[in-house]
Amino acid sequence: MRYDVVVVGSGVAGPIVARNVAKAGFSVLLVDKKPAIGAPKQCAEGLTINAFKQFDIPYDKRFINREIYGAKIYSPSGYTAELRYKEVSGVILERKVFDKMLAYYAAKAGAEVLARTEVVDVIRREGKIVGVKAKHEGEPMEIEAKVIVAADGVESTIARKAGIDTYAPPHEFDSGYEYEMIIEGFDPDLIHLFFGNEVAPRGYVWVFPKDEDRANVGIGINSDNEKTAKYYLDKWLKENNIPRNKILEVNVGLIPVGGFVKELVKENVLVVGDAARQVNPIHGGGMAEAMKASTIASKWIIKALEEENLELLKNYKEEWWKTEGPRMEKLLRLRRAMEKLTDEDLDVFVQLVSGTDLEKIAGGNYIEVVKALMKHPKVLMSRRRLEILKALL
Ligand SMILES: Cc1cc2nc3c(=O)[nH]c(=O)nc-3n(C[C@H](O)[C@H](O)[C@H](O)COP(=O)(O)OP(=O)(O)OC[C@H]3O[C@@H](n4cnc5c(N)ncnc54)[C@H](O)[C@@H]3O)c2cc1C
Repeated sequence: MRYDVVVVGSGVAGPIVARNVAKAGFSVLLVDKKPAIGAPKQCAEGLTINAFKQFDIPYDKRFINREIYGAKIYSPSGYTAELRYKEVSGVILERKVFDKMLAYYAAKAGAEVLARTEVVDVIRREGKIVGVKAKHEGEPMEIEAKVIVAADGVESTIARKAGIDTYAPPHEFDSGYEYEMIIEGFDPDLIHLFFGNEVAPRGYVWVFPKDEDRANVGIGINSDNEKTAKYYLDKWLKENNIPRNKILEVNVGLIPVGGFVKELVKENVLVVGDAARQVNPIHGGGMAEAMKASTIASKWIIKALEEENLELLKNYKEEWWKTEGPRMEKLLRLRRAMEKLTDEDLDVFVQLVSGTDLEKIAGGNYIEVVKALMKHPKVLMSRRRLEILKALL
């Protein structure tokens, strides 16, 4: 089998690359090891509304569970800050359908798609990578391609096999644990985020409504914590008198929140999405970031194939680091600052920030918010809080 491009992994990043490259007229094979693309999900399924237009994805009710109008955050002592829009600001997807439909769009654009196909290694010939070795329904197969895209998620092996340094220590990952369950008493038009060092060390508990009374209820904590994410999630449910007896799904997964792969391209191999740890370090959302990276990667793959010059692939790395890198590095700095906050600090900051401030913080435009906070007496009185904020300017 020979293609212009082979894409390993059909989550969010992979099908976007496959669709874009196929649309430009090149031959693409998109493979995924799952027997059913999209299942099981490892996600809270929250996606900003802007993604549909930005990445040319149909707003198809088949994969939209619920439209969301904002967010509410809760401090350890129960102070809240709310951001509520008049218009839909995001959606809670059904990822099992969404991922499959993304693969379908790629197939409709001309890509070939093979589920239950696990890539196990790269093929090298005379020192060059010329394709990948895979197992399709247990049978070995060799796929030759001019360009190889590693879109194989957080546990990515393909980029490493190609010689790209993707290593990060366990501390740089959050451990995620989630129930899709029946839950009542939360405004189903908002996502709900609970912070606190006893609630979710380094992370937060989320309630992402999929229905009036059904939600993804999950947690992310530092993966090197001595206790498990499940321990903290069950504790939170118990403390909030939420019965744990109507659980429809259990999902587990790692979230790479501690920094990004530097070398995004090596010769003819590109790494995108979670495999490159391109995740928003503040909230751990990776779908929109995966789509951004895939869009940039596909642009340079198409140019490289059109001009028959694989050197152009390097521009994916240049462009991502130029356009997305600075924002992501800023968010990473903010994350590291947030890790130093005590429960008392969290109480103070949640009382002081508005919903609009929250939006700026999540997007990386936090300088004005930080400057305003630094003038507040509750911050001025604490040298530590001031130091934490000052380091962000
Ligand atoms: C608990 C949890 C909650 C989350 N909540 C959100 C959220 O609400 N919003 C958000 O934006 N992000 C969220 N994320 C992050 C989000 O899920 C990821 O950032 C996103 O899925 C990344 O897309 P991707 O295509 O890079 O990787 P993935 O979606 O992980 O896709 C990788 C694909 O590669 C396949 N694969 C792996 N290895 C091979 C191989 N060797 N051969 C063939 N196929 C292979 C896998 O089967 C998989 O389908 C969450 C993550 C977790 C763990």
